Amino acid sequence: MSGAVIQVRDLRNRFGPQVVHEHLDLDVIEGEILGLVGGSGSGKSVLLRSIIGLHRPDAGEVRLWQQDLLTLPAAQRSALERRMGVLFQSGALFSSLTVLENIALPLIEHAGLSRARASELADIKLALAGLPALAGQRYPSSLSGGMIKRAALARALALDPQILLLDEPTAGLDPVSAAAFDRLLLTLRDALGLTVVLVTHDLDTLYACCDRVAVLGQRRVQAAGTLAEVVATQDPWIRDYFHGPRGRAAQQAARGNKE
Ligand SMILES: Nc1ncnc2c1ncn2[C@@H]1O[C@H](COP(=O)(O)OP(=O)(O)OP(=O)(O)O)[C@@H](O)[C@H]1O
Repeated sequence: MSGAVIQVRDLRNRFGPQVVHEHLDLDVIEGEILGLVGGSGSGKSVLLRSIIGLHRPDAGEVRLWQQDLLTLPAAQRSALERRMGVLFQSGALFSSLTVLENIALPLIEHAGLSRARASELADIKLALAGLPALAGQRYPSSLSGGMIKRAALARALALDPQILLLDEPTAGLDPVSAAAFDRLLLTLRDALGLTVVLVTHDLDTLYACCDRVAVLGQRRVQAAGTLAEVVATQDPWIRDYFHGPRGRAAQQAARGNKE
């Protein structure tokens, strides 16, 4: 697919006897927000980990900007990996560091900045993620769920990534905070020209944010395309997912927002 910044080809992942992915292909196009959906255990997180190089697949290719991540020498590989920012499911902030220190850490460790310069930049990332400056002085345990997600987003943006990978960013948020996070993501994508891969179970997020959707099932990507294309698929799981009561409600809410 032209304009693809991530190309996954013939991916195979297994844990012991359990085959999670087989012959899985996926393209992510520059500048898009791609929603990755699928039942629990269908392998969405393992796919994200394979893309960012945290999990070595058993077979297949992961190409980032046309380069095969798995065959690159270590230095080039880590340079590529640094062009991706990741927000893990749990937020994964260090509890013994303040929010600002959490954001500054990759700038000190990977970009070699001084502590003072890293703190200045971390302040900017904090603001980008929609957090007040005072939140930077707090420890993660004292933040609300929505603030933790934003702090983790600020850290994911620390090294100015071109690709952002988010694992269930709105899980556990109340609907108002989740909708605000969706809007923030759209704003950031437009302002920073990001490409975003978003694992989600949140149908509202899919309708609000995603340009395209890829559905994982039976070890591969079963359907990928615009929401309209995927929703029209005849596959029984996809039909149940998008045409069930929650799917219909999200569709109606999205229509209401656009009117
Ligand atoms: N490190 C691991 N060791 C063994 N099995 C694993 C490991 N990581 C993932 N799995 C298994 O791989 C399968 C896919 O897991 P994954 O977390 O990718 O699913 P998921 O689609 O993200 O699920 P959910 O929507 O519930 O988060 C699961 O059956 C899981 O138990």
